[in-house]
Amino acid sequence: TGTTRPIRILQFVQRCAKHGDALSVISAIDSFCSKVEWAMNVGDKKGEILDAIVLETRPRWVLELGTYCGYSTVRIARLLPPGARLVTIEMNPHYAQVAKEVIQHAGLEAQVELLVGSSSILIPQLKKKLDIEKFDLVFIDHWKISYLPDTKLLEECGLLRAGSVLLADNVVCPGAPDYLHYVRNSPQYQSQYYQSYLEYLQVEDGLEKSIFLG
Ligand SMILES: O=C(NC/C=C/[C@H]1O[C@@H](n2cnc(C(F)(F)F)c2)[C@H](O)[C@@H]1O)c1cc([N+](=O)[O-])cc(O)c1O
Ligand SMILES: [Mg+2]
Repeated sequence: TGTTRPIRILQFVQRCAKHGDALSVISAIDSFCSKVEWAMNVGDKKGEILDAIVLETRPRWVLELGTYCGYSTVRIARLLPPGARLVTIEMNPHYAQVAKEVIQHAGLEAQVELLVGSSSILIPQLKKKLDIEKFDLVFIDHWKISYLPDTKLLEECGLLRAGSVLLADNVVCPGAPDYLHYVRNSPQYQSQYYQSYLEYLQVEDGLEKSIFLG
């Protein structure tokens, strides 16, 4: 019974990244996952697109579906204005524990609310649990078959407003065809594809940015 990949990523961060320095945590994970062990982080190339969209959106409330080791959590949280909050949902308790320690190493625990559980249960509880009105930005990077049902759940729970931005990872590889068809054909969304590459590989992938029109 050895360690797990997330544990090995965390150990590398704790050994090589400077405590309180989010950029060093991000580059440590990218270095480990490009040279030692691949892992499903959004990565450095798609990460630059994610950064640009966070900065242009200037969100007060962000939701992330799929924390995993906390790589994109740190990428997003480091760019938030004071007072803004990132709620991230992870259903695997082991991954959530690793992510908690990665986020702490980056010194960003004050900006992040990490919830452990399933989206179908947690999303309907968000308004009362966290006194949230609406999300300004949603980063979707969990199970690809859950992208569409969870987007519909966010609509039904009144957690999106006119102008809310959905940003979905992996719309090419592994792909989320039903989600892509929905946001590209629904009159309620203005959708745009950002071509890039699958993390740490020379394979096409991309992000889809979809603005909810209300
Ligand atoms: O499968 C991929 N990602 C799945 C990601 C899954 C992650 O999202 C969590 N989750 C599941 N439900 C919830 C919620 F929030 F609903 F509770 C959270 C899972 O526990 C896991 O940590 C993937 C695969 C590849 N690839 O190249 O194979 C590349 C990528 O970038 C990927 O994201
Ligand atoms: Mg992904």
